Amino acid sequence: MLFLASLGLMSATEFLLASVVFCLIFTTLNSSRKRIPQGLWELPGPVGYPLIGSMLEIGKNPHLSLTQMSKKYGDVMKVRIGTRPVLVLSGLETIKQAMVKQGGDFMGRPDLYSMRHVTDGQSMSFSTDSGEVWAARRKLVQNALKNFASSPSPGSLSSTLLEEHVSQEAERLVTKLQEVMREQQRFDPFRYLVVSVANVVSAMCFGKRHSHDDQQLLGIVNESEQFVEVASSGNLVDFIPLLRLLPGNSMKKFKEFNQRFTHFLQNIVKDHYESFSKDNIRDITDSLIDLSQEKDRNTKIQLPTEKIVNLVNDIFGAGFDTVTTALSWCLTYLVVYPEIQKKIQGEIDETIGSERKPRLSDRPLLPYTEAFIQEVFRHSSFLPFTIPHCTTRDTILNGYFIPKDMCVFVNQWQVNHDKDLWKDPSTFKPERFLSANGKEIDRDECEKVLVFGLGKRRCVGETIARWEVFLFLTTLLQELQITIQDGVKVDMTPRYGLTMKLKRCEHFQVTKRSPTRPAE
Ligand code: HEM
Repeated sequence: MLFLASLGLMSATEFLLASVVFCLIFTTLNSSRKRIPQGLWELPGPVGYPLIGSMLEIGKNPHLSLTQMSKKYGDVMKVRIGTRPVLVLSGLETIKQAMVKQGGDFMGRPDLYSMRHVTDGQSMSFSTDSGEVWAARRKLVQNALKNFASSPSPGSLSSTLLEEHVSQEAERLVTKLQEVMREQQRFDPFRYLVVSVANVVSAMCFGKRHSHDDQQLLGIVNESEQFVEVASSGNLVDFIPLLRLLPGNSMKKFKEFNQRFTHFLQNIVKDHYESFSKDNIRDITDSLIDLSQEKDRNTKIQLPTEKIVNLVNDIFGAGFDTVTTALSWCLTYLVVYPEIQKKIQGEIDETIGSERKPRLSDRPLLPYTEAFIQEVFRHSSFLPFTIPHCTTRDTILNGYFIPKDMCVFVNQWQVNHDKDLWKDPSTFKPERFLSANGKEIDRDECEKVLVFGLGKRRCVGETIARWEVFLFLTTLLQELQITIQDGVKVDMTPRYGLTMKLKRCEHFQVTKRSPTRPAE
């Protein structure tokens, strides 16, 4: 301001007035700060600028800048974004302490502008509710996933319903990619993976699948970037209200995406209501409708109908984008490291051969493949932060006082690249997850990877997600060689978001492979 005044861009009166406003804002902010109880420390962190806080230092890649800042300020740090203080947690032990041992204190979700638009503010995963209603809804989601994914698949060779759905979709994907190769000689993997993965979750939720050319489904699932960019930790629109007024911001697309997504699912739910029969529960939507109609449900808490039925939005939404992103990263690492692809294929050929399809029960027999998937999760850290949390009461962490309702970012990327936990964290090396003899998975090392969150809000779809990634990957690699067109360099720089994606690349290719002979 002094600079503007000295340039003559601001009169002395305007300068004085602006200074008074700044002082007033600072005094108000200071006086509204909670007193720190004796014996506890105040949270450390950068001071930041008035009104914008540390927005400039945080920049476009908060997972990287906040990791850097945590080296200076520690695992429990406070940064201001706009005028709002945010607690940033790093370090595996600190995060375990907060999310698991003090889980109740850190299980809330903050009231963020963007989150109010997800499922009209009714989302189980994103809304501010973390009390009895949230707990009852989370239980319903867990039961629904158990019944329609993990339960045995009657009349089929598959062990579970999920195995059956994924095996079928993966086979169709193999056929589709070969067809696309014949017609176009190259393809963008995200475009096809997203439909296959959405079909798996659609089979569980709605008992139906869609073709790879279904424009309505494509219009939704192919544009999930519009969701994950805005629903990320540190989106400035959530912290600086003025930015919501700027034309052309991604918030408009986000709102439209949410409306289209809700509308798409509402139509399917409406069809389900019309054909619903209590004696024939076809899928998750039917089972949720059934639960919502049970008057004498033997539960502690009665949930309104819409709070039960719209849980299908949480399941479908969480179920397609995350797994598609995971698989896209897997395919990209496979073309960047062809020798790793060869090793996985060797393991598949030796253990499964080519006469039968991969099954879930093969997982323990394919340790290198498992180690590869785990390394993709760690190295890409494509979910760099969990969904934002907030404190549910005043609490203490590592000797620091943390007030109630404080927004909390959990930096998973930092844990997965922490030099204290990993040797050469920036090197992509699946072997780090194998035992010394290379024949088993090292469970302790796997436990250190943070990608599904921890504690009370830990991902409810983790088992399903791990199954899906394993089965899709092994089915594709059993049958196909995946490469990138000659001369094309893959850009591995992710685009920051709730899930981080790679730039779309239309230069992937596949060829049908003949299995290698097992080593004598
Ligand atoms: C590789 C795939 C996946 C990853 C990396 C992943 C990761 C995560 C993470 C980090 C969270 C937030 C945890 C927190 O806030 O502390 C979460 C929440 C959630 N996930 Fe997943 N997820 C995946 C797949 C799935 C699938 C397949 C489903 C369901 C079919 C699912 C359902 C959910 C739900 C409902 C929540 C919200 C839980 C709550 O707020 O209580 N996820 N997931």
